[in-house]
Amino acid sequence: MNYYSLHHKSPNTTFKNAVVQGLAKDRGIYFPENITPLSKEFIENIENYTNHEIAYEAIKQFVGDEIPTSILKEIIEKTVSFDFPLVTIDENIASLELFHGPTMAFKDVGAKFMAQCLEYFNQGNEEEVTVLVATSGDTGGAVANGFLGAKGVNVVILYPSGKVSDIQEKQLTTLGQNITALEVDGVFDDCQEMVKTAFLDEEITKKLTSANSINIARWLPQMFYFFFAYKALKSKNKELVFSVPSGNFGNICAGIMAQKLGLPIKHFVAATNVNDTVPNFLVDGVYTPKPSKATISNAMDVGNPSNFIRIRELFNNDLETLKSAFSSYSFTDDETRETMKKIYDNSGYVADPHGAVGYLGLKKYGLKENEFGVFLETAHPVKFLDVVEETLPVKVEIPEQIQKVINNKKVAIKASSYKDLKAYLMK
Ligand SMILES: N[C@@H](CCOP(=O)(O)O)C(=O)O
Repeated sequence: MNYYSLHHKSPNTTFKNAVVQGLAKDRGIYFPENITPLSKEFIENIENYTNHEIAYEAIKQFVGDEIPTSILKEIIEKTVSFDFPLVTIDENIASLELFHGPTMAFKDVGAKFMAQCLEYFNQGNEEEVTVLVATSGDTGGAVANGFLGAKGVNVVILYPSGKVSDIQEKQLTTLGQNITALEVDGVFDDCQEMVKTAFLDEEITKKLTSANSINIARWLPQMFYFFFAYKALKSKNKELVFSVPSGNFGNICAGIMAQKLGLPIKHFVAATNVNDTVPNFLVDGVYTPKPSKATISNAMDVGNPSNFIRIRELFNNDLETLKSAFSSYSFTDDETRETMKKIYDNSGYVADPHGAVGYLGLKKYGLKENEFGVFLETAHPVKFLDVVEETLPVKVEIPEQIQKVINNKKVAIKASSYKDLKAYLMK
């Protein structure tokens, strides 16, 4: 499979090159040349397949013959190694919990998949690869964990100082080995911009790639969740509406890819916090990125979502077509807290702030009688311990995955501008 840059000024390239480069030379993100729907028979009989088989069917055309089948299957087995349960919230809504992996956020799947692809492509190569990643909270920990000890790979994580939760910070600053954290005086968009600038800087001779969802190997495996949820809910015979808490819009974009592959999904809701660039775009058709604002759902504090350009491409850059299958609404922190309380009072379910925004998205959309709504629980409530315990009358137990890092010592290098990142990379 070949990929083209969405800035259309770089040559098309292979899966391997797109993974190894992360971003095209023209600063565009990569997009597959073709998307071939899976067979109707496969979709209609999906309940007869294991999650590993489903993931393989979903991803194989995007990898092509660049990774042998047996190795791709092994990569999938190591990636899809935990559960993705659906928890009923009320008669027509369920929470799809994506947080049962090693860092308790949905990013674990893409991070592990990409780390293994990169290790495969890097075999026998003397030159080390530096993976740059910007995080507003969850990507950093997942990438640190997924790439820890990967041969020939060094990871540099940029995160906005004071704008990630304490547990998220521990996850990305305490592992050591081939993982380095840079604590940036700025917001997530500054971190993302610094990463993109480094790619174009010809003075940096290190081989760079990205482990944000701009990288196709981080982005595409996120399709799997939608297939797994469909398999679990198929017997309900209802039309599915997914509400995805959205920051960099990679997850919802992967859901739309799953729909393009033939998964019968009725509608997508991109639920955001007050970082409302996309909801505003749907109203007036003008895309105006803004500096991100800090909220209690910090992993979504993104003012210029990298993947929205892919979503527009999936709808042929036509606003009306996009609006027929996709809505986007924004919610304040007060609304988020109120909703956490409401969900808890009505069902006893402890939603994290991101999940609560997802739930609000379904409510605002207004499910019709024959529809069933799924909101994605993108991270475990423990990752937002203070907010959850301040808002709900609960004491959150600290799971084993978090116990492992919680008392470790933070090690981070301060960075106030691109100059500091460059100096670090040129060392
Ligand atoms: N929500 C993210 C921001 C980066 O998103 P990504 O999916 O492109 O890595 C985070 O938690 O860091």
